[in-house]
Amino acid sequence: MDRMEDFIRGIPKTELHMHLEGSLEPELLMRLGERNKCQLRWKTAEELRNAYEFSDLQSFLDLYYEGCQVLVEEADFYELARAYLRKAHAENVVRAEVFLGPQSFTSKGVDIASVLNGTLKAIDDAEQEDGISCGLIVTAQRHRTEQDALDLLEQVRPWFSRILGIGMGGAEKGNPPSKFRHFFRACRREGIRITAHAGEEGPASYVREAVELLGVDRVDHGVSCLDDPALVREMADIKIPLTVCPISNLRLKGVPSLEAHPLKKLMDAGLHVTVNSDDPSYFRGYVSENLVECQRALGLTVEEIVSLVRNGFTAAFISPAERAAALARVDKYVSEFNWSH
Ligand SMILES: Nc1ncnc2[nH]cnc12
Ligand SMILES: [Zn+2]
Repeated sequence: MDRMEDFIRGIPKTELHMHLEGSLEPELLMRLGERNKCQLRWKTAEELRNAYEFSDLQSFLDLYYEGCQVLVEEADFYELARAYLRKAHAENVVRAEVFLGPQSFTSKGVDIASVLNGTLKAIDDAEQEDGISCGLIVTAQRHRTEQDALDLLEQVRPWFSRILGIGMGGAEKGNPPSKFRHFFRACRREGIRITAHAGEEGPASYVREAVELLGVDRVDHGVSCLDDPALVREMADIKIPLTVCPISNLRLKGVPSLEAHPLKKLMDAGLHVTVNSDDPSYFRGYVSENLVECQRALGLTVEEIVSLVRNGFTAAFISPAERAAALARVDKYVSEFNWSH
């Protein structure tokens, strides 16, 4: 490991765009599949890992939803979230805001209480045992109807006090943010923070809808906004954060190489950019790998890395006191890091 990699792995950081289902490592998937007597297409974890080759978002989502079938009992959701938070703690993520989409499970008869209680218990235990701070963002699936999303909102109502926000993921093309305007208005009325995936495979107009029509607090991905310079200026002015996931974009063929990734263009346009992992197991990269590989491919400076990391804390849904403490921790780390070893 070179010193830059040490620096990136060690810096206190956030993860603001990570689907818990996408952190399901093949070994755990196979073990849960056996425990729940699921009929799986793969015999070994290695065989499954070899299937992680994608041509676009949909080809990934097909496999990702197939993997979700092994998550059935409360204990399964607990294990999934606890395993992720152990990994995150080991790479010095001190604040994680993680997505989970209950409709993948409830549509197959899994009880919403099992999904949420298992996940929330893991979040509590991780905070107690490792000191990692974590919040849960419940996501609606955009290939389903707006009424399905509204039903989800009612289902999770008993957990409102434990839910950090509501988001939206899934197949983007043909499912614009405007399809869910009543849903997001309902979330807002409840005082819930909102995010939406937009501009991953979809056009800049979807990012505009997420920002102007839904009024999201953060845009997940958002990279296609670069096709609309007026929108970029507006987003820079209002300092709306983007949770960019470079290795995800590479694996889903949004970019031909990390060298061609628009991360620096987004930063240079004055946007509030953060770097995240999306589905770290399927894309073979947690947040540190995303930062390390972007640093190498794009020649990011130490100052640029620190700026991305600081942006994560500024964009996080945390109190001003927590933010100030986290940023002070980052600054201390940066000033004390020994580059010569
Ligand atoms: N990259 C992604 N885009 C949209 N929905 C997702 N759900 C999990 N990963 C996703
Ligand atoms: Zn995502």
